[in-house]
Amino acid sequence: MTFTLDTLDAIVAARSSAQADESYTRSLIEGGPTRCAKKLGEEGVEAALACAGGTKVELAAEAADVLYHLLVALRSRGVPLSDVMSVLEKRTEQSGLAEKASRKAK
Ligand SMILES: N=c1c2ncn([C@@H]3O[C@H](COP(=O)(O)OP(=O)(O)OP(=O)(O)O)[C@@H](O)[C@H]3O)c2ncn1[C@@H]1O[C@H](COP(=O)(O)O)[C@@H](O)[C@H]1O
Repeated sequence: MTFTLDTLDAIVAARSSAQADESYTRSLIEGGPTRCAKKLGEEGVEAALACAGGTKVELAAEAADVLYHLLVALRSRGVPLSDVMSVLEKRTEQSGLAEKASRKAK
């Protein structure tokens, strides 16, 4: 079976209702959106540093941390992954450059 973001999101959903002392995911969710946001920010910075100067292996590992912590952060605020995918799908209707230009014109 292919491992996808949906697969990881299902794991995060299941672990969100585990015991906090048995699950890192649950301990983050119990800490609330602020705790989740702090971890997401830390991992984002670590991924950016790996992109700028780390090895490809380090970048892949840091990117994995970002995706996991992003899914936990979304869950902490009750935002489904499908909402994020809908936003991305809508954006395929035009190029990123065209979207940027339309905002500057406003
Ligand atoms: N994919 C992940 C995943 N990616 C990263 N991490 C954790 O995210 C943390 C980030 O790294 P840090 O160096 O910041 O860790 P840290 O300093 O120990 O973290 P803090 O004490 O600051 O929270 C590490 O503890 C990683 O283990 C993850 N933890 C869990 N998962 C998935 O979630 C599943 C359920 O995990 P539990 O909820 O723990 O059962 C696992 O089987 C995995 O599939």
